Amino acid sequence: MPSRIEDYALLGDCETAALVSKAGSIDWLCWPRFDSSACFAALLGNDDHGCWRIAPVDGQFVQRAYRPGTLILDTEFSTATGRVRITDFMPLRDEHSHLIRLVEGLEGEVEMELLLRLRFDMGLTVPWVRQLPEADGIHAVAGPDMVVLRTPIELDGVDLSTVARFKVSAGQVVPFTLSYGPSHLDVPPGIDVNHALAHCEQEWRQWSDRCLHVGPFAETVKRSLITLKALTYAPTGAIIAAATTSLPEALGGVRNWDYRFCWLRDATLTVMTLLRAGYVEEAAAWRSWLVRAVAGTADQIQIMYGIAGERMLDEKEIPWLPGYANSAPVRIGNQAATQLQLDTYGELMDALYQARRGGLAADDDAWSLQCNLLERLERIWQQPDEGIWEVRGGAQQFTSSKMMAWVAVDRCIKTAEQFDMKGPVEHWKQLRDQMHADVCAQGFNAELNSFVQVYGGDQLDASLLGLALVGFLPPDDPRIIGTVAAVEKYLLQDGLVLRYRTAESRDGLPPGEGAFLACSFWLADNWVLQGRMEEASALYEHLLSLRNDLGLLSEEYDPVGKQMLGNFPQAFSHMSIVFTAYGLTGDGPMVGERAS
Ligand SMILES: OC[C@H]1O[C@H](O[C@H]2O[C@H](CO)[C@@H](O)[C@H](O)[C@H]2O)[C@H](O)[C@@H](O)[C@@H]1O
Repeated sequence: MPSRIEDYALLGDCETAALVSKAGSIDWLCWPRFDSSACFAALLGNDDHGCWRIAPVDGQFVQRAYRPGTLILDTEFSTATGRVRITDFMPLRDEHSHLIRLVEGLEGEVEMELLLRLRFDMGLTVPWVRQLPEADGIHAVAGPDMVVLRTPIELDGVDLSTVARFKVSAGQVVPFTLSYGPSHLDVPPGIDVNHALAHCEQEWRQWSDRCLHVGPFAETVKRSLITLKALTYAPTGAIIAAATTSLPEALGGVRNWDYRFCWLRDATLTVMTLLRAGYVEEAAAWRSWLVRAVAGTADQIQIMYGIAGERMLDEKEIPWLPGYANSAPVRIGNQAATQLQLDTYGELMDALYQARRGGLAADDDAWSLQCNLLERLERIWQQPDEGIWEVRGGAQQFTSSKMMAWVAVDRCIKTAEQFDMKGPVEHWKQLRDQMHADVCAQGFNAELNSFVQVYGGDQLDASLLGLALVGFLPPDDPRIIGTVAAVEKYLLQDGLVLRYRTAESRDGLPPGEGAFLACSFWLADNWVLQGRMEEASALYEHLLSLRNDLGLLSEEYDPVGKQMLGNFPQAFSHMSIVFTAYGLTGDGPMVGERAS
């Protein structure tokens, strides 16, 4: 049985990620890439689907923390006979990928046990395990994958698993290095763990120290930025939506999706967040990734890609995994890749515009891409689409999709005018006016005094909180005041904002899910724009209180069961933490900038 979602910590090397629980168990690791098959998939089943546990025989979790400014985790346990610390980290990748665990005696003597159950292919395949030639560990192979465990401790093979028992005394450190390599190549060489630790610490600190000042929220923001950086695939610059697949949006439900891909929406918002915090290099890498990923005809643009720009992300179910808390099916791949989501154009153009404003050197390829995309958008913007929430019940005329189409045109006009780029600006201005008038005429419900989810509809949708944030209408426009009030009335539940009422909207799935956390941050952002600072601060503090002990947030939260839901950690939630902090500190609020 896996732990609660909030009991996991994130480890990573900017190419893949692992989740380790408070019980010392690594229950999730896809190797060698974020989107590879997991070799530890206990998160979506049980120990038999793969895990690596190191913990005291009769011990208790005491505390854990990341070393400041890093992704290096220290977890402390105590027993009747002493105390021990496990330091878990993944060195930023060189030629090979390593996951290192250092067991250090702090007090007395502690008896420890190790269980290593490698199951390649998402918990399915039992590898062939042999001793390393120098008898300093084991070597596991199945199909294309090879994993090597090196340690001075004696290992035994029992019931298709590797086990060990050992004692650590105060001052003693016992190292374990798990390394990945393709099975057709030589065994990855061992590494100097002390050097790897020092180097890893230094690299993370140097990166996180560059973060621009955010006053009282400096540590909060830094932790979210580190999380966003850890969700970045360094070789290509892509940014994944979350480190996991199929953590459920309702326990026992079917809303279980694979987030280990690069959504243009999530990634562009993450890039804007990183830019706001001063990380221009990451924005440049993402822009290059983007231009490569969408290269070709504008008609074939997708709303998401694989981390190297792959387009075929076919969704399939994994029947041998029972799912987190029996939430089946477990899915890999994501059919949303084939959907039409018009908002993506707006997010993309906004990010490219903000990148220029943030000092990123002009890129001709990016501008010609933007012009081509705008031509396509002009042809299709009146079509129904699947919208920001990627509904599976058929395309509809979503108001927020049209609003973001307006953003796309608006940002291209601004780019042309402010950066002297060539384009049919006068024509674009007419198109922008046409879109604005269309949204105001068809997306506003006078009876509710609010914009509504779909044209002519009567349901609320949290994506409408974007209207003021993107500058579609000023925050003090009566229609915006009315919409924010309606969201408060119809979508606020137990202090958190729902994205929409699943029972009353047509999303093609059985009703019921947690509160999608980014939406509550958007409400706080609107309150900031309306000058309701006390309410905004209170909501922000409440949202921060939902993070786990390490500052991590998943996609959704169940305020009744008081637990995290959905994929973890999620970029959307973490970028929202950063955005709102900048707004609240009044330190050049990003939302204000976006509204300019
Ligand atoms: O709930 C239905 C949809 O859920 C996922 O989409 C959500 O996550 C995306 C990535 O963070 C985000 O971009 C989107 O706005 C969210 O609604 C899932 O990926 C979809 O396949 C699914 O239909």
